Amino acid sequence: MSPNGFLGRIFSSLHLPHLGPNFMNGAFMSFPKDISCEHIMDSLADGVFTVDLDWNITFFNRAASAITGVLKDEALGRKCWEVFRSSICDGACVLRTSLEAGENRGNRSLHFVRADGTKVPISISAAPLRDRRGKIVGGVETFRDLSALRLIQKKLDGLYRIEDILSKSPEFQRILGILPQIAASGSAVLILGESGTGKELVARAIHNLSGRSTKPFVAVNCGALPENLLESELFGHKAGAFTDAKKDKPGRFQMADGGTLFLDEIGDMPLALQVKILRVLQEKVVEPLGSVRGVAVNVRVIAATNRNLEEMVSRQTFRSDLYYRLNVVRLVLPPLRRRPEDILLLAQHFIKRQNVLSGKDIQGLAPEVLQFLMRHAFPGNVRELENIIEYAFILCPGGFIMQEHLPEGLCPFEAPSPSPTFRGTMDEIKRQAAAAALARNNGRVMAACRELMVSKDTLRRLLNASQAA
Ligand SMILES: Nc1ncnc2c1ncn2[C@@H]1O[C@H](COP(=O)(O)OP(=O)(O)OP(=O)(O)O)[C@@H](O)[C@H]1O
Repeated sequence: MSPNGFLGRIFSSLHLPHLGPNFMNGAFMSFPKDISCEHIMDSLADGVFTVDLDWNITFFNRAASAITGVLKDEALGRKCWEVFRSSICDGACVLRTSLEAGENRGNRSLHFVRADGTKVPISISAAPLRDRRGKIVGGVETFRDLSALRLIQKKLDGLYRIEDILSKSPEFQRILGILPQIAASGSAVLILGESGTGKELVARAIHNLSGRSTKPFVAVNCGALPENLLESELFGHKAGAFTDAKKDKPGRFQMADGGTLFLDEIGDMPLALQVKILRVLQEKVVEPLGSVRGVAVNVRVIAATNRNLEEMVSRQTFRSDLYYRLNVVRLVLPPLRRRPEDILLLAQHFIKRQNVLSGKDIQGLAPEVLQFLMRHAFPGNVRELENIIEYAFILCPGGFIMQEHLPEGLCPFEAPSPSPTFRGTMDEIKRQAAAAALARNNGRVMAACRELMVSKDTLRRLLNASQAA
């Protein structure tokens, strides 16, 4: 295909600042003949597609396929709204307004629905596509996947919603399924689970699903402060209550008024403070240190711990009355080693986020790294996986994360028995089946290939199928 042909005209319509000024200023025109424009289009990180004047898709690059989940051959010839199902297809279509005005339109943020049903936030730009005589013959749209950027934004803002909690495990899915009812109930919630299993994430999701979502979510780590500081942190103090109390300071209960107070590591709460917490929960009044007057508070408490509270109650290191007060709704989050189907899903999610943060373009895990991670015990659960990926990004220059990019000292454990219930699109189910076969075979690639009756290349492709998307 000549650079001056159809694809060349797409290039000249595109807004591609990241390719540098020289790209469009002649460098493109002196393009080596043996490099196809299609190849360049396919190397772009942004999705690019074109339509004719009847809105039939006439070009669809590789990134467009990866972002939408629709193969090029399936997209070509279809109406653009059938492929995109975006929030503005019914009305304010950016491509349509661009064609009607005969001008470029840029950087609108919206979302579209992927083939597998997930909503993807994107920013789009559109331009008319003209023939050599300048007549409009169609339109070109470029779009960028903003999901990783949004993830970072959410992490910074702590604005986690239920759809940000990723899991394919039936056990975790069941918990996610009942979160809306739990949120609506307003009851106290006790979240149990090992460190790093997502207890705070779930607490935030409950808050954001509840009628309290416009009010504060305040988190306190009860294990991080000595008793006297924790007391003043929770209940506040009046000026002069103790030597360093120079002025009045509201406690976390007051700061969370109308919203949710998340008491993390509640099992580490000293006994003397447990009784005070119980009083606040019963009377809905806090008494700041040094004050003789109580302050009314309306707070929903969500508590979490990785300790065995029942055992603590029987040893009398945790008050039974507080335990029963908190244990109205009880959620137990499974450790990562009991949900191996989540390892790849979460790893891809963290890789996506790190790619944005680091500016790198890491495509995924090498199959042997996935095998290794499938056999790792993950005592630190999801947080540990997150840290492993962050570490690997320091050493991995690009391409796939290899064994040598992993931190030292990770120990494999006995293979978990993977969940027999696979869910998702056909591609995902195939990937889960491939990952499960690897786990069953203790990471031995050839044994997994024999079991699945596929070649080594096919296994590699199956494992990486959704990493490319
Ligand atoms: N299912 C999940 N999907 C996406 N991210 C997750 C998931 N579970 C945990 N994470 C991420 O893992 C990290 C640890 O999660 P979180 O802090 O909620 O765990 P925790 O159980 O409260 O840990 P701790 O007991 O140590 O306080 C966070 O960065 C969180 O965003």
